[in-house]
Amino acid sequence: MISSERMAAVDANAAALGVPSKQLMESSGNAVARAVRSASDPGDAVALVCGRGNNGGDAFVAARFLADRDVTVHLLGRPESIGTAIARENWEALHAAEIPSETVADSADFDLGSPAVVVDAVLGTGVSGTLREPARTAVEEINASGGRGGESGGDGAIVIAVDVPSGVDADTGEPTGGDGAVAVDADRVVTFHDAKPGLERLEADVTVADIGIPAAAERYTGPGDLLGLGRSPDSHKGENGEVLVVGGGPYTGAPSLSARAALRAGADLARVACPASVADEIQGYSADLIVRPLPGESLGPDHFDRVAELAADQDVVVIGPGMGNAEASLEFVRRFLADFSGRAVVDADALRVVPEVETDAELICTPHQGELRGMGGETAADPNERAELVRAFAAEVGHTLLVKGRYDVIASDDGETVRQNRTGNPGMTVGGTGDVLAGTVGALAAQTDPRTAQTDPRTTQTDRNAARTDPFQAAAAGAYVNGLAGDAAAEANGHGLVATDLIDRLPDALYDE
Ligand SMILES: NC(=O)C1=CN([C@@H]2O[C@H](COP(=O)(O)OP(=O)(O)OC[C@H]3O[C@@H](n4cnc5c(N)ncnc54)[C@H](O)[C@@H]3O)[C@@H](O)[C@H]2O)[C@@H](O)CC1
Ligand SMILES: [K+]
Repeated sequence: MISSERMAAVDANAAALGVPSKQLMESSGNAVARAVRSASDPGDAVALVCGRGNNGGDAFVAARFLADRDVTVHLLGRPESIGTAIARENWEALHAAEIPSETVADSADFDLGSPAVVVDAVLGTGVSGTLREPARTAVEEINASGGRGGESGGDGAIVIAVDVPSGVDADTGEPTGGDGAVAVDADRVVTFHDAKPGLERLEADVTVADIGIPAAAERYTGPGDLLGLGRSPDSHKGENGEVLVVGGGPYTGAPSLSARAALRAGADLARVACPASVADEIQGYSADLIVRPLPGESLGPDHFDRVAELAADQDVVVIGPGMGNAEASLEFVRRFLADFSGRAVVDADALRVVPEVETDAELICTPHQGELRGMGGETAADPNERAELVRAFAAEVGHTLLVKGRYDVIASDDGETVRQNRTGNPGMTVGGTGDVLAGTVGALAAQTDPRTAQTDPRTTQTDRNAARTDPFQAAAAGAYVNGLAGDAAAEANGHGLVATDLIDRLPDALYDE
């Protein structure tokens, strides 16, 4: 089962793996033609009703595979306004092949005739809102032509929908125009790659066609995992997230790297709460950070009130970098997490405390293999076996996990979703790259999800967490871009790369795909 959003991501990942959308469209069109053939006889009239997006494009391809049927392609709108290059190329190929086609400039002129099969390729997953003309009339004509919803009471044409009946939301099965709005009532649906939750709720007979998307496009992170992380062009300071790094004491580099990575990964503000003994040093590394000194030389339970107060207005807290493993510092982390209900990235020595603590917080834990074992998790040499162990352990602890390794493994807090990341290189075993990753994930998890940004004022912490990027997506995207930045750094510096090299390359990795 796959959502439309994930489908778009997998499509982009497939393209990055050398299987571009045009190739997938060829397979989709072929699958639609197979369904048409099984529903008709040679010589039968087949009407393909096509919109100007890729859903229509699938049907342009299908027409080429139906040489022994009496095919007519109806394009809704002008050919010049076909929206994508691959659909346009397939429209042109149709002409070159002399396949009969007509363009429907005015919906009033739309005449389907009385074909044996109608292919509904008006709209696929790209639909939003109430159907506009000429799509609306076309959908009504399709419904009137036959099928269960047809005026002829089922004796008319067989209606085969491409990917999803036009006007239906593939995620919910509801009309995109709202309750009772017009949408195609299909007899059959040929959907691609995987089942869609909304299609299960329809009466139509749904088949899933394998269109050759490699399994790796789902198993591994890719550029598709960055979709939906875009910053809104009209956002103002604070909207792209404020991150508080809590750490330092025995070490000064780690919290500084995390905080600077958070800024490069798009956070508007990065603060560091650290022992006063190292505050000047951490500030000295960078003018971009806001440093909040806490009395003493290492984190301890006395700092709880102050840190809880600082954390209250943050989008994400990154806790652990460079704090060391003194018992008092671990006790501080226990108290902090037990009380916290926001969102936190937990790294380094703070990780071992996680399995002991009952918390309402949403945690993203970023252990390496050794730290995972320290938390009570298991690991394995085989990447797929490791992925399975991490998935099960994430469900057990109830938090998102990002386990670092040659292949990173990311698992959702319910253990339902697991993904691997294979960007990165052996040069990244140098100290500090994990701190960069924690800061990067913190920044991505601090962003407001553009899809929920318009919701009502969010008053509770739970509402605020829900309005942000999904923690699993933030972790998967963070692992992917951290590895890309590391690969760019290795290109420049070979195995001599250092963690600060990654930080400067994060913006390119994130935004210049
Ligand atoms: N892996 C994939 O994602 C693949 C997708 N393919 C096909 O591509 C489809 C998605 O293509 P697109 O993203 O181009 O989108 P669609 O072809 O579904 O729709 C986009 C078009 O619909 C118009 N539109 C949107 N809402 C409308 C409304 N309410 N009334 C009237 N017009 C409206 C848009 O202006 C745009 O022209 C899938 O459903 C599938 O059929 C296949 O080609 C193969 C691979
Ligand atoms: K359709």
